[in-house]
Amino acid sequence: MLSIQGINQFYNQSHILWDLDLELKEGSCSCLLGRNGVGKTTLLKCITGLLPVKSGQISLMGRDITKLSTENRARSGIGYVPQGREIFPLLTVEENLKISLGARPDRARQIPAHIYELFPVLKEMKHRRGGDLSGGQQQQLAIGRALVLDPKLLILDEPTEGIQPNIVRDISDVIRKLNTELGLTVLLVEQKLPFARRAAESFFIMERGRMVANGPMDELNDDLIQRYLTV
Ligand SMILES: Nc1ncnc2c1ncn2[C@@H]1O[C@H](COP(=O)(O)OP(=O)(O)OP(=O)(O)O)[C@@H](O)[C@H]1O
Repeated sequence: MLSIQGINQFYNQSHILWDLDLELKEGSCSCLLGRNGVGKTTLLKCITGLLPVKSGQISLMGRDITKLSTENRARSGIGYVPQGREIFPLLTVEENLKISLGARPDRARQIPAHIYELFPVLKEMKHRRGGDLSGGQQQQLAIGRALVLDPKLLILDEPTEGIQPNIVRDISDVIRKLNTELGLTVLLVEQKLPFARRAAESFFIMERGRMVANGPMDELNDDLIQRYLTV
């Protein structure tokens, strides 16, 4: 459903992504792994359109989206939960969710009910300010906000960063649920291996801007971990 072919990306003179390919099957749940600074966030931003690619092609459900704006990619079915969550601290939970409504093709005015069903805490706290929520609640808000646009592909950048260990499991459960029950295709970046193994069924590994390994999660062996992930 997502097909990336031969993309190259630069920050000024620095060549960050090198002839990178990635294929996501519809309904898959994959984790992108790699040490700090190898280009994982950059790749996610290229998929969402926040960063332009110098060359190569990105297709979503058979449609070339390489030149589409971020907003049009969101309308085409890409939901994005950025690193650090980027919720609006002074807006209420409800206002944070409503911000995305305007980009829905059907111009719906109400927050889809299934979002509050998935995250009851957001309903309970809908009049509270985003900044008053705990890290785990803010993460649920950030995921909920991405779901307002009814995405087909959900991209999450380090969803457990800064979240209490007892909430981390809830986040992986939600991701599994979105994948298995709502049928969303999921791509997440994650540093914590136990979380990656729980949340995702397949992996991709990057090293210095290149894709160097991928496969089902049970093939993520000690050799790969030692070579590409151990610091
Ligand atoms: N805005 C920027 N301008 C210039 N260089 C950047 C910029 N953002 C990132 N880089 C560089 O691009 C490279 C890839 O960064 P990126 O954030 O994509 O890596 P990452 O794998 O997501 O790392 P992390 O796990 O630390 O988030 C790094 O060398 C980083 O220093």
